[in-house]
Amino acid sequence: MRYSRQMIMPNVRVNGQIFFKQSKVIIIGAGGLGCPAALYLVCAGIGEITIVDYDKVELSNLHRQILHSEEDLNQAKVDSAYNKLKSINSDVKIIPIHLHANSITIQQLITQNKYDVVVDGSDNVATRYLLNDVCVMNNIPLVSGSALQMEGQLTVYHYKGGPCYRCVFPDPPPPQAVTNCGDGGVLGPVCGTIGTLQALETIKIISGSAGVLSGQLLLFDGSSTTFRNVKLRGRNPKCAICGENPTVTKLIDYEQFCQSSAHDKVINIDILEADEQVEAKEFSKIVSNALVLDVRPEVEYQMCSIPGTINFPYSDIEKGHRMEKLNDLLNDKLTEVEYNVYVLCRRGNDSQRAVSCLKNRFSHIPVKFYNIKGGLHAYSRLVDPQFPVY
Ligand SMILES: Nc1ncnc2c1ncn2[C@@H]1O[C@H](COP(=O)(O)OP(=O)(O)OP(=O)(O)O)[C@@H](O)[C@H]1O
Ligand SMILES: [Zn+2]
Repeated sequence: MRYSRQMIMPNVRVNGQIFFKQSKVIIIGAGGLGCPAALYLVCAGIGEITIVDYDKVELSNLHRQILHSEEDLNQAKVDSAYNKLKSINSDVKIIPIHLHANSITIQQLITQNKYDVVVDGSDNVATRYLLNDVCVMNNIPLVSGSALQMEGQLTVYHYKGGPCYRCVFPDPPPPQAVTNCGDGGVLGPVCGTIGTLQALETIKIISGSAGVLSGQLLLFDGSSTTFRNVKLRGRNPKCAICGENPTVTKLIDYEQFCQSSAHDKVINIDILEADEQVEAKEFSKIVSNALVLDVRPEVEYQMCSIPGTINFPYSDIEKGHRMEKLNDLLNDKLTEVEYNVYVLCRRGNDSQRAVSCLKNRFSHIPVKFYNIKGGLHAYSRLVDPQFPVY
C-alpha cells in the first residue's frame, strides 16, 4: 500500500522496490540538501540510510533544513533528522551518526558498510574532495549537489566509467573564491530543488535506470526557473585518483590540500594589539556617546543594528571607496584632542581588518580606531541577549 504509487511505474515495479529495500545509502550533511534528499529516500523505502553530520540545529537553519523544527534547536542535526524520518517511515533503518567526516572516520564507515550510493550534502570544498576520493577508492557512485543564493548544481560522479570530481576539478579553488551560505545566503526552495534531485538520482542509480546524470552538470537558476545541462569532460586518464596512474592512493589531509577547513564555521582572526580592542561589555557603557562604524554589508545593517551606529561596509574600506565621505565624517566629529572611533561587525573579524586599514589610511589625523571584540555576536551574548544574531 505504502509504495503502490511508485511500484506500479514501469521504472520501479516489484523488483525495483525490492532493490530499494536491499540498498544502503549514506548521506553526508543533514542541512539544506541532506534534509530533502533524506526525506524522499526514506519515503521511497530505501532499506538503510545513514546520516552523518557533526553540527547542531540553529535557528538560521530552519528556513531550509526542513527536517528540523523549533523544538530541535541545539540538538544534534542527526538526532533531529532521525526523529522526523522515523515518524515518516518506521520500516527504514535509519542510522544517525553525529560525527565530522574526515579521512579517518569516513574510511572506517565506508569499509565497514557496503553502501550503494554516497550523497554529498556538505557545504565545503575539503569534504567534497574527501568524499570523491573515498568513493573512487571504494567504487561507489557519488551524488553531488550544491546550492547558493538562487542557484544550484547537481551531478553524479564516478558512475559507470564517468568522470569523478577531480577529473573535472583537478585543483581546489582558491579559498577566498568560495562563498558559503552563511555569508552569501540561500533560498530554501533552491536547496529543496537540488536535494530532491539528489534523491531522484540516488533512486535511479539503485534501480539501475538509464539517464543517470553522469558526465553532465545540471545548472539550476531559481531567479528565472531555468535548468541547463552542460556536458562535462569525460573521465580524465591523467586524473590523480581515477586515472590510469593515480598519484593519490590513500586519503590525504583535505583541509591542507584545499587550504580551507572542512566545515563552514568562521575561524576567528587576531591581527590587532590588545590596546586596540574593546570588550563588548566595556563598549556597551560608551556606545551611546561614541562614534561607531558598523562595517557589515548594508543588508545586514538593515536587518539589525545598534541605534546611533553608522554603517560603513568593510568592502568599501578595503577597496578605499568613499573615503572622502569617511574623511568628512571623521573631521566632523573630531575635536582638538584625539578622538576614538569604534569599529563593529558581525563576529569581530572584518572589524579587525577594517581597523587595520583605517589606522593606516587616517594616520595623519588624531583619531584612534578600536575593534569591538567578537562583534555583534559577542554583544548579543554578553550584553543584550535580545539583540538578534544570524
Ligand atoms: N565533513 C563533514 N562531516 C559531517 N558533516 C558535514 C561535513 N561538512 C559539512 N557537514 C554538514 O553539512 C551540512 C551542510 O548544510 P548547509 O549547507 O545547509 O549549511 P549549515 O552549515 O547548516 O548552515 P550555515 O551555512 O547557514 O551555517 C551542515 O549541517 C554541516 O554540519
Ligand atoms: Zn577522476
